[in-house]
Amino acid sequence: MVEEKPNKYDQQESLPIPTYNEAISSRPSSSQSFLGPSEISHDAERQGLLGRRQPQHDGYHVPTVQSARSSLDFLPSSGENSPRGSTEELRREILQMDVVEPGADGDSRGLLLRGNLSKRITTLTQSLSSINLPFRQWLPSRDYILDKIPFLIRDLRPNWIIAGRFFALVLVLFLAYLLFLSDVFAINRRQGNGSVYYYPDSIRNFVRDHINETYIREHSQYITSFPHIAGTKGSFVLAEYVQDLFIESELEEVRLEQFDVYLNYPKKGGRRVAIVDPPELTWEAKIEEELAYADKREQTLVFHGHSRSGTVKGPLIYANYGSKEDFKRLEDQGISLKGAIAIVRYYGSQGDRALKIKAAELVGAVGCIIYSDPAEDGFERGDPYPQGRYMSSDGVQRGGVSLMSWVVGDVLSSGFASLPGEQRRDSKDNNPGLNNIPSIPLAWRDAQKLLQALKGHGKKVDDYWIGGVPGVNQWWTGDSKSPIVELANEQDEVERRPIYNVLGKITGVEQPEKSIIVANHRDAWCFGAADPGSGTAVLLEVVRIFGELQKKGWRPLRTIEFASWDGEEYNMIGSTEHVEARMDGLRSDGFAYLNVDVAVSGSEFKASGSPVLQTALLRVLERVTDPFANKTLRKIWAEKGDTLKGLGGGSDYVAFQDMAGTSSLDMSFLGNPYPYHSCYDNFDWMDKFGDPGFQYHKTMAQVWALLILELADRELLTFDFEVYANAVREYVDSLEAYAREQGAQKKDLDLTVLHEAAEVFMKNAIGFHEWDKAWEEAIGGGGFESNAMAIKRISHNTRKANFETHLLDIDGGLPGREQFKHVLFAPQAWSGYDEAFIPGVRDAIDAKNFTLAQEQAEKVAGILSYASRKLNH
Ligand SMILES: CC(=O)N[C@@H](CC(=O)O)C(=O)N[C@@H](CCC(=O)O)C(=O)O
Repeated sequence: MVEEKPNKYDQQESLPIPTYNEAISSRPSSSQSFLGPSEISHDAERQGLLGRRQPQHDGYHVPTVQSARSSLDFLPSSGENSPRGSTEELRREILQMDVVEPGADGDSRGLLLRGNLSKRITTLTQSLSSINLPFRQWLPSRDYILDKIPFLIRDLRPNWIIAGRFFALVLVLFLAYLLFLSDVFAINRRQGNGSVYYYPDSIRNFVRDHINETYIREHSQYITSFPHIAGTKGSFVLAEYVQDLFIESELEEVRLEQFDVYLNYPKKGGRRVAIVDPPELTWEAKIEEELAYADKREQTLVFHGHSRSGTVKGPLIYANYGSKEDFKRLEDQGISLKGAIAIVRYYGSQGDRALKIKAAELVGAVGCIIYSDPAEDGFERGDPYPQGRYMSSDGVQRGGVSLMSWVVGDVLSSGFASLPGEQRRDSKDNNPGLNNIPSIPLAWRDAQKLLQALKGHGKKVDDYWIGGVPGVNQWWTGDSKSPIVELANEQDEVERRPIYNVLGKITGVEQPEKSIIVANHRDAWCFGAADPGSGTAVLLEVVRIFGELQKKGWRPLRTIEFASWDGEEYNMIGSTEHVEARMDGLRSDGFAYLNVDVAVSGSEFKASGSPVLQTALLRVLERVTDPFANKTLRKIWAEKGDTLKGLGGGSDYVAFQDMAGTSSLDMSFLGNPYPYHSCYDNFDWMDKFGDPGFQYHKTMAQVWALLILELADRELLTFDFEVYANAVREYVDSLEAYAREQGAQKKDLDLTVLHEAAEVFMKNAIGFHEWDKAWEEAIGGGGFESNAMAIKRISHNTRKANFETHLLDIDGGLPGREQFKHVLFAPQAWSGYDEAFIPGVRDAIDAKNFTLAQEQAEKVAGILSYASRKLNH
């Protein structure tokens, strides 16, 4: 028997889900009351990374580059130069949409009017029924009054006039009560707050048909015209640009949200990779990329975000992809890494660059170089930029090297928000989120010399260790007698650097407190056309479309929040601090989180997310056509046998899904490798190779916008628990197989409790959706929804969204990485981009601690069973 564990968010849903019969008897239920430092070098300044002195916001200064405001002026916000014509034309088209108002003709007009009247009645009565007087407990109960009436009449006998008046009052109240029950005074919920009712389908068609790729392309052009690393002038200028566009679209409560966080920046003369011994081999790496643009515009220096500062020296040793297994292989060959500088290639069996460095550190290396091998992303795959889409010989992949699967967000404020003025701060020393040895990324042009210098040292490598760097005719591991390499990585480390998220919203009319959060990050390692500019440009177009709708009086049922995060490239800081700052609110009211990071780097639609959102996604993919294949995305998805993948790490959904329990989805059009995190990921690359014509940008905007409508504007929230329960069965099956592979026998680890909990979940999921089916049959096709039914539907929706909050182990978290609270999903501890299902058990299996694995299995089973039962009780 597993222990089921209530949590403090239970109070959100005191209303039991009624049977269908209960629901359609429009009697108000008694349970309706639920409604009721830091030194900054001149070098860094010269690069424009840190802003100027005479600071505003601790270093920020009104930007001197083209201001966001003037940049708006050149945007065709009037739409005049757009192929779709003017904004006026768009407005006319909106006006022509099917507004459900008196004015329709023939029979349908009568129907509409009747529908409107009854719907009007619904809202009023719903509002009435939701009124919960604060002093109610002090009023006499109905039974008490009825009991007292005979005595009151006797006591008041001498004054028949008073008694008559009292009787009349009771009669009037009774009549009013009858009218409430009859739904006569309802009004359409969508017409509350002055909103205008449009047929949801006409809204969907409008949104899909009016995304404008010309606008997206123009945003992309501006966004990529200067580098914009987190905490720098560039990212701030872009924050203003986004903010102005949010305001122009008349989003509500548009604002910048500041956090003061730990960031590092390279010093111009502070980095060095050189062979310093033997003298005949001395050589110095160029390190920097060539200039990406002929106009010699400023571009970001080469470095690793959150890398350790310092200068180290040691013999060079090649360790393939830098996985733990690769270092083990070296050890097995008698090659010690103690005091060595490891050189490893990107990608492969260890996809997470931070963990390559950690693995090197753990075997005693003093520094780590990570280079881009042409076999992975360069000329061996196809023409390099500027002839083709792949990484060039001088192209470098920058990137964060904080340990995102261990600590997320600002590594000096794990578990709390780095709000300005927050006094608490964790230490940089022995910080579980940081590596302790310096590292640097290199282009293969530089790595070539290092790899050549290893010839004759250590052992010839196994075939699968051979990379694609030309001119290295023999690949050797190196050993303690290898040439000595110096790695210098002196940087500016700023403990409280301001970063800015941009926020804005459209308030929903039915459940204004419940939010669908829609976001992308804005900071980039350099110009960032794909990562993340493609997502930012698409977000701005999505905001424009919703702005157009809202200017015409449309309002969603639930609130839509838009956000542009800063600091994603440094351990997803902006989004994580935002979540940490409003954790309770999100756990209660965050319905869904829709993330797009790289919107487009190719043409294959990919999505990962909570299985609860799969049905909503597939419905949308059914409505959107691939721009070139003349097939719906759904058809292509099915033909390729594609599936919704699990959420690991690597983008801004992590804090939402794994800490706040807000069901999340991440989407992208992906393709072959590209100059990821290089200054060659720029507008020219996107325009020529990534997405000529910006058609996939447009398609992503369509998918994103329709998904927002699916979740914010369907009366029944599109959450599918049967799909989820099926997925959980699979997670448990594969965990069982994994446990056995790792040597845990049934006597060591018995996962029966998890199998049982998965079945409890399935049973409850099926029961739960009976209500959706009944509602669809009775009302979904245009039937009349009574007040009581509407209230119960709303409660049903809230119940759906609360499910994942109930899957959080709020007071615990994963042993050893407690920021992660979700019992079903987390990034894999040793493969940060990949997902771990039931991570508490998996981590313990990996540590060969089967006692802990058993405890975790029982805990997860308890939490899952409780959450499943809460669906229906
Ligand atoms: C998986 C991946 O490559 N993620 C991208 C962006 C995306 O396509 O989703 C990414 O670059 N993420 C950053 C996150 C940095 C961090 O956590 O420190 C990365 O460098 O991997």
